[in-house]
Amino acid sequence: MNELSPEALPPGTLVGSWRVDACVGYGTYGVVYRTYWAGQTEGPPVALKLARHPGDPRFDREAELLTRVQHPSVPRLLGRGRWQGRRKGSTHPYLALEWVEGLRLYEWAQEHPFRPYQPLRWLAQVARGLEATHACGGLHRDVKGDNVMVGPGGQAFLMDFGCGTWEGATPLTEGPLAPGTRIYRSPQALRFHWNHRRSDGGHYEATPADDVYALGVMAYRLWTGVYPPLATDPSIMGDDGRDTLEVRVPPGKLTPLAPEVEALILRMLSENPWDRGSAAELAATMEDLVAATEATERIPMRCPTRAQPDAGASVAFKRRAGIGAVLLTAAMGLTTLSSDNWSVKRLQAFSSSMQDGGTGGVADAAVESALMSIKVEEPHPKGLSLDMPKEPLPGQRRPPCPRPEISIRGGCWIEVARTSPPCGEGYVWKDACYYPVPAPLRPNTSEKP
Ligand SMILES: Nc1ncnc2c1ncn2[C@@H]1O[C@H](COP(=O)(O)OP(=O)(O)OP(=O)(O)O)[C@@H](O)[C@H]1O
Repeated sequence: MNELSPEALPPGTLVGSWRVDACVGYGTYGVVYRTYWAGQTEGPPVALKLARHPGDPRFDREAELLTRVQHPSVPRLLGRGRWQGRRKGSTHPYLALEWVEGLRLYEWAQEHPFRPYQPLRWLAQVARGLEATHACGGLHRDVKGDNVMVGPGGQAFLMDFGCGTWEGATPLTEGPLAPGTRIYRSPQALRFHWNHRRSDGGHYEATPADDVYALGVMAYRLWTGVYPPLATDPSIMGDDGRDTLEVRVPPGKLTPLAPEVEALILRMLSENPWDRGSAAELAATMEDLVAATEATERIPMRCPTRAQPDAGASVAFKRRAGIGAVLLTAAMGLTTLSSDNWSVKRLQAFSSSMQDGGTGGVADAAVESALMSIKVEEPHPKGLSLDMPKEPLPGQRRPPCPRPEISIRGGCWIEVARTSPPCGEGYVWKDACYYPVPAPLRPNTSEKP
């Protein structure tokens, strides 16, 4: 019997035909090792993704999907099998995948100087990978910056089909939404979740338009440095009757952008799924823009004098002053920048909201945010509910409250999904339970040199 843990295989361990070299990353359900074909001293590495839990059906699902999707922007499935785990009879499925040397998308953009059209090229490559996925009836369902890797040659890969599915596949998870990452969820998915938050039935059927929406979130984040606000139903209101929907700022207001690029981002983020366009259409538009931009790049370039940001300019704006400016000028044929000198390394990550949230359901994320504690002064007997206070609690976030929070009596609250009174630690309002949302910490307003 094998006594090794799937999370800690030592170098030299043989898994099927692959010999472990090193662990390179952990996902929610799997551990990824760099491995080599056993018996070979040379040759490219292979990414071996081993399930943390015995018999995890997600791995079969991912393998099935990858055998259907064959595209240069999607790592190839080279093999699959089962590794004998610790307990007798328990086997852990694994996938052997084409090795992708590189960095995750946002990290790559921060670390490397790149040509002005490069982000469009990456997005086009990801869109082509999505096109191939959708063409075989598949869905990725977790398109996000953390699942795109960019190789040294500038080739982008759409990774991690672990949340994916295809037409007719049996759902593996219960609950209104399949696994995914909250900030990338489409308006229709979030609306479905909201409408089914109190019922146990109903499962949202994702479509290619959900993947396209997520691609739009990724594009918005890539150019502006921030995520667009969570897409949710504007009809959800607090007690003040105010629509607390955080308004999405057009990306061109956050960073200089060519009108064509801004239109493209907004198209992918359209409220109506039909207005977003297919992955194939979007890829074609992006490729056309790349071609046009490459043509303008042949104009001789020189370095600009970088203007100092206004003392009063917002931190967010300062942070964004790189990539978009480069792209705008290039795409509009006004380029005077030497893009070789540019790196968005200067654009420092400034809040946790800039990171991709972990893969999880909307409810998970909501509860997670609510669990950040606010000191509740009043004692409360177990099993009873607390009455909604007349005023916000000390340290509670004040409106406007980003969705899915709502404003009640001057504070921001988050509903505990599928719970009705008694609320225990929560507060009751209109026959539902709420947690107060803590005020965000003030961002550090000084930039690193
Ligand atoms: N084909 C690959 N080539 C090289 N490295 C890879 C490959 N696939 C995954 N990795 C590395 O392993 C890490 C974990 O990947 P994995 O797909 O299991 O999970 P994840 O995307 O981080 O998390 P989750 O599945 O929970 O969303 C990645 O972040 C990446 O660094």
